[in-house]
This record gives sequence, structure tokens and C-alpha cells, in this order.
Amino acid sequence: MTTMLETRELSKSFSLKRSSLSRAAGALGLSRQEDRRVYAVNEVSLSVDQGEVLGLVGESGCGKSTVGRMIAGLLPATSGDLAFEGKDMSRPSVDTHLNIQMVFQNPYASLNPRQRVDQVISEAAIYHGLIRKKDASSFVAGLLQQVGLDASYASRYPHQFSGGQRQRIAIARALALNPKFIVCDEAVSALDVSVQAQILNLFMDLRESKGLTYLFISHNLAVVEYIADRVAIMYLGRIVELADTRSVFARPNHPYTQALIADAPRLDAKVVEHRPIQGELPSPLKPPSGCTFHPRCPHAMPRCSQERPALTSIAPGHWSACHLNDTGASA
Ligand SMILES: Nc1ncnc2c1ncn2[C@@H]1O[C@H](COP(=O)(O)OP(=O)(O)OP(=O)(O)O)[C@@H](O)[C@H]1O
Repeated sequence: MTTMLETRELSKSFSLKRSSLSRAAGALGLSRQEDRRVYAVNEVSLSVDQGEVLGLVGESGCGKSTVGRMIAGLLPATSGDLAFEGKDMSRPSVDTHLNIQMVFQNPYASLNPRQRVDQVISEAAIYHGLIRKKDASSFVAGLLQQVGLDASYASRYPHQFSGGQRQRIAIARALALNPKFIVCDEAVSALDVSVQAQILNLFMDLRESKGLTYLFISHNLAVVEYIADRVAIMYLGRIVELADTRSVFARPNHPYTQALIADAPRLDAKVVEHRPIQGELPSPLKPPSGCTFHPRCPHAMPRCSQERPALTSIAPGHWSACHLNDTGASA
């Protein structure tokens, strides 16, 4: 397998403006001097092989979108490395950037309502010189066909389409730049369940026909279980577990992964008892010491609040960051 994308200790923190800082800090009982940064992503090391779908899951606010936006070049990293096809992306060229496109959650918001579909799809390809303006209509017709839409839709406006059709248009817009890698950020979350399945199948068909590679960000475990080859679980800005999809769902190791799976609505609900995850995600303004999951962990030991567990190999291809693995007592 060829590694297509690699991040090493990628981190992102945001500096808070004084007004929001004083509100947030006040709520946390902090003085202004104590902390001025939101630690959104901390030392995330991931690799994605050519043709692979890597799922990235975790509760809202754990840093998934920030990872996706750094990979897509929409946000600079605070520290760490990012490489695409072996090339350093800290100063990405236009070519490398075009190779990575992003599909967002809300196709209502991500399409300009004043642009016709043909303009939405062809604008960036014309701008970057990938096609000539006079070839745009056949180019757009081809892309519409690839995403399962009729070529006659090219002259319509986004508001004339359903949510699923709009997401297909957004996918055609991403494909127009001939990417090798697509970051899907909650790309089916706003759609009805039956439409979700159609769009997931479109992503898989495009993987086959175009050899695409995906980072698939979702808070929905069922979606990730369906589409991903491997899954990375994120908690408060860090990867806490990483393995092939089957292992994550059959043998979740980290107590957070176990809690997420027990919390998720499942089709086989008779097999898995639904247990809501305890407590709330702590603020990334002031993450807990040691293992940041320890205040919510049913298995927490004194060591867990003192020492951050490293992400270590617990089986071939299976990584987890939990002190229980050192004691031999699996959660
Ligand atoms: N521009 C920003 N300025 C300040 N804080 C930010 C900014 N963008 C994100 N954050 C904070 O970084 C943390 C991670 O946010 P992020 O959107 O990456 O999480 P997420 O897991 O994708 O959540 P969601 O699914 O709700 O988007 C959150 O605490 C968020 O409030």
C-alpha cells in the first residue's frame, strides 16, 4: 500500500479574542492570564493509504473539522508536519492543494444561490486553467453524469434541487478539480437517512471509478462503520484509538470508544444495550490533566489524572491510548 497522506504531531490552537476569552475564562473560573488559547487539535499523527477511506469520529467539538481543514489547506497548522504523496505541505503549491478537495455538511450553505449549476461546477476549473471556458458545458455535463444527475440540470439554480441533489452538485464541484483525495466533513449528516445511503454509495462508486482516497469525518458511527476501512477516534483534540473498522466495532479498546459505541443508536439494538455517555466534553480551553477522558471514565485509576497515556500498539494495526493496557486489565 502506498501512503498518500501523512500527518505527524499536527496541532492547532486558536487564540481567543479578549471579549470571548473573558466570557469563556469567567465561566471556567480562570483569570485572563491563565489561558488564552483553545487547544483544538493536539499532536495528531495519521496516515491514509492510496484508495483507503479513513473515518474520523468523536463528539462535537473534539477537533475533527479542524483536522480536516488543515489537511485540505484551508487552515494553517500551529505545529507539526503534513505530507501529501511524500511532499511537505507546510508550504503547499497550488497543484498539491487542488489534489485535496473538501465536501462540507451543508449543501444549502456551501453553494452560492446566485450561481447556476454550470457556473458552480466549472468556475474553479476555469480559474485554475484546467479547462477552457468554451469547453465548460461538455465538462459540466460529464461531471453531472458522474454524480448521477441529468446534464439538463446545468442551467438551473441550487434552490431548485433537493438536499441530496445539492450534495451531488457539491461533489461534482469537488471532482471538477480532479482531486486524488477528498475530505468529507459530515458530508451526509444533513440528509435524510435514505438519501444518506445513496450519497455514501456515490462516494464508494467514485472511489472505484476514480481511485479516490477519503478522510471521512462524522459523528455518526453507523455511517463510519459502513464506509470506512479504518477508523480513528478523537477525544478533545487527540487520537485515542486507531484500528481497522471491524476491530474498532468488535473489540473497542479505549473506554471512550466503548462509551461512544454504547451511546450510538444501532440497527442491532437487541445485541447492544444503549448506554448514554456520561458527562460532557470538557472545554479545550482547560483540558483535564493526564488522560483527558479520566473525569468521564468508569475505569479511571489515580495514574490517569497524572500521566497522559501514549497511543501505543495493542495488536497488529490496532492502537490505543489507555493506561489499562499497561496493567494487563483491559476495560
Ligand atoms: N476559529 C476558531 N476559533 C476559536 N476556536 C475554534 C475555532 N474553530 C474551532 N474552534 C474550537 O476548536 C474546537 C474543535 O472544533 P472543531 O469544529 O474542529 O470540532 P468538531 O469535532 O469538528 O466539532 P463539530 O462536529 O461540532 O464541528 C472546539 O472547541 C471549537 O470551539
